[in-house]
Amino acid sequence: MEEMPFDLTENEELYITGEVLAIYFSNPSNYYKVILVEVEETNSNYLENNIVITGNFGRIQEGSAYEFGGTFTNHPKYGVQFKAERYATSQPSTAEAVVNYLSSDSFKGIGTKTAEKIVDALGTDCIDAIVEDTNALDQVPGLSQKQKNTLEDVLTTEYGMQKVILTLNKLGVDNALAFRIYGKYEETTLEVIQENPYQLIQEVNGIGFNRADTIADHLDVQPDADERIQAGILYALYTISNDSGDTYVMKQYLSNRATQILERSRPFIIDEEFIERNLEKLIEESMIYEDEGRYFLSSLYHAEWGIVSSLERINDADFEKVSEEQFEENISDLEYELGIDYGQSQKEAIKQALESPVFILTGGPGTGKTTVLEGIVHLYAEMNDLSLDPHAYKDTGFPILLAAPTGRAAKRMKESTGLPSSTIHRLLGLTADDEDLLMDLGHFLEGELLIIDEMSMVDTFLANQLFRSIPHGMKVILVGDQDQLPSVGPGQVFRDLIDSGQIPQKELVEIYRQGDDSSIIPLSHEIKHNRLPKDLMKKRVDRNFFPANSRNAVAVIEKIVEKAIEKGFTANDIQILAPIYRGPAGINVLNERLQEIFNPNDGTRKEVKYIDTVYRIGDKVLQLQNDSENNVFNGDIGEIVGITNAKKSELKTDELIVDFEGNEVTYLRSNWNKITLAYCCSIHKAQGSEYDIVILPMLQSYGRMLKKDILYTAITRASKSLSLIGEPEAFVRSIQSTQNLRNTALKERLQSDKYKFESLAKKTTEEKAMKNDDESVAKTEMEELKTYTLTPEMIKNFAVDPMVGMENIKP
Ligand SMILES: Nc1ncnc2c1ncn2[C@@H]1O[C@H](COP(=O)(O)OP(=O)(O)OP(=O)(O)O)[C@@H](O)[C@H]1O
Repeated sequence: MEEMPFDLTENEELYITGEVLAIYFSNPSNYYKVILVEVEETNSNYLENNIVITGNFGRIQEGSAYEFGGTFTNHPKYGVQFKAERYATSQPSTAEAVVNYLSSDSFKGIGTKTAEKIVDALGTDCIDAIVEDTNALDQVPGLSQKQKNTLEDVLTTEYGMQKVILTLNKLGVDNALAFRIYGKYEETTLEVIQENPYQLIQEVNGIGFNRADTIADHLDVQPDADERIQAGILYALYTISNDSGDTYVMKQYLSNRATQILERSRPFIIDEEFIERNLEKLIEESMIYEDEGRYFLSSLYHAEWGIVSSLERINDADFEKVSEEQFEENISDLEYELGIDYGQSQKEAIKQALESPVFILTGGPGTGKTTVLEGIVHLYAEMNDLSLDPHAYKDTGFPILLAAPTGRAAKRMKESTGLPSSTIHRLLGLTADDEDLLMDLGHFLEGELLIIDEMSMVDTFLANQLFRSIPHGMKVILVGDQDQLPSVGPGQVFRDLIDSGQIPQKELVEIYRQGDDSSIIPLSHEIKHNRLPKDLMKKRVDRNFFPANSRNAVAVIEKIVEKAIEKGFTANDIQILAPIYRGPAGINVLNERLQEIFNPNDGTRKEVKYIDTVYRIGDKVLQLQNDSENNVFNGDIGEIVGITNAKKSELKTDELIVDFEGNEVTYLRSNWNKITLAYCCSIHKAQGSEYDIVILPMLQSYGRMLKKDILYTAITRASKSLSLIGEPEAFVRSIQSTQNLRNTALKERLQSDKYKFESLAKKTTEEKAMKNDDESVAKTEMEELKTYTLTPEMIKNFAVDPMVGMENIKP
């Protein structure tokens, strides 16, 4: 181990000055560089001639001299290095040196004579004067515009950036963040910050209210300044909407949260009257909308109304009524072709869909949504003389558009219908960065029939973007399961569309998937109706229950997985799902432990560390964001197939290569936050996907995540086998949970007089009666289950064979 150079006088900053001999590595996205410097002077006891210095630097030139302030580090591989926190260019100080510098190769078109003129006119401090104000060059006689431009460009890039970074440092911003801010605003950075530092919250990733407020504090923005109070209110509204999914917030709640945010950031009591007054101002400036005591972010307010007006446009089209006889004839032919008999509800759904501009098809798993869609597509094609062969459309696009919110859901749609399908983002041409924006894409989709699956996952922003892209005359079918979790982003669009009663819709309730002893679908329907079957804890052909608590759940899961691997199953067949990340049986711990079982470190595979996670060749990973450019989407699962160390990478940064079913995507280290290990993934992230084998722990310690919609969504992800792990009480608690409906105004907007739809939606009284009946049954059975206890014998049985339920599945 090399000895670390140390500082002789405590508290004194260590510095090194010297000429840059080489730039080993430079990352353009965050200005991080690794450079070799010839040491000229230092206050440390470092004795070598050269040193490697790392840090975020603007334009560094080989051959130029700089001063670096920072600390020494001992890199395990590369030995002693200097980590610079700050740096400054050693500016030439004598008139001669300045002339030499300005007439150097860096300044094309400036010779010694011109350089001398500049020094004569502006003095030896001319560089500072020009960086401060480029108009200073006007005082130099006889400079051409071109020469002025060269001087301005080179000097501001070379010194301007340093000045900005130094100023940001003084405002309490560390280097990494300072470079991110500079990357956004470049030379206008200081102006922007002077004008309103709170602007950074919305515009620069990674800046929340507290950081912006620290900058503002350094700039002497008073704690009761209007701009500060307004930023606090907007931040409160934004965070509440994003965390809760509500599209509006009531005044008192908003006011309390804003006060809390403002008072926590700086010790200053915020008078309620300040909040009141500034809230009014934000409303006047249309940053916030008020409607009957409810407060909306302007983006959400416009998005909800946008959905309503788009739907009105779409709904204003006429589709011919299909005569009863004609329909019966067509459907009989189709039934013959497909070899099935459509049920009465299914037929009604198909007919209504053909006659309505917008139609909602909903139902739990196995109720025939895909089968009904097939009917709609076939009959629509027949009635409109369209070929269903995509190859028949050479010059025009395929007129039937299929899309879903996630890549995996889109893929399943393609597999089940045999027709091309894509993610909604791809269909609309949205990139990840556009997601939050309320932008006008300026073009309509081309096609005749649009089908969106997994509609429950679509949030208010995306729904608005989607609907505004649908032209008048295009038929729209929205398909989903309203009992699943609502979207991750704000709103509950699918539920609101259904509950408004303004859009033609059909709920399929009869379960058609049958013929074997499958019990997963019946279980999900029981849960949907707030019931647990009495055989919840019994072995079934396709499911099993293993009692466990927070302390031993992970061990039970490990055992099941080990057995499954022995039988030849792989990580691709098995998905562990859990509702929370932290805690002894949370996703993080499960991933760490399961990685050691599925993909252990056997010494042959390359691995890298990222924060607390080790990534290894062969690891199963999950994509966390939409990335249209690389064609990977939130929820996609891939495998790590390559790890390139910075030294060998062209961009001189560590790289991971992930294979998403044939699509290989490279992630630079700075993008590793876009993926995570996926042996266990969150139930929210699993929405829109199905897996052969699902292992689901449900524990009392999951606390407020024990919700019916979470349990229901998890269970409906399993297509062949389901292993339930945990405490029966946790299951009871989940189905007893009250559903927190989100606060949204969409339903009411849809029902408002201004936008009255001609409602075709009529739920049969029969369906309603069935629901009421279900609810009373639910109560008695729940009481029974609450008294249902485990006998020692039952527990022994469970422990026998963890592979029960997997017998019929082949790897
Ligand atoms: N009328 C019917 N007669 C016979 N079988 C049917 C009928 N309707 C659907 N099925 C069958 O029931 C099963 C489930 O149907 P389908 O896949 O359409 O349901 P789904 O609601 O899309 O299910 P999931 O949401 O689970 O994908 C399929 O095997 C399908 O062939």
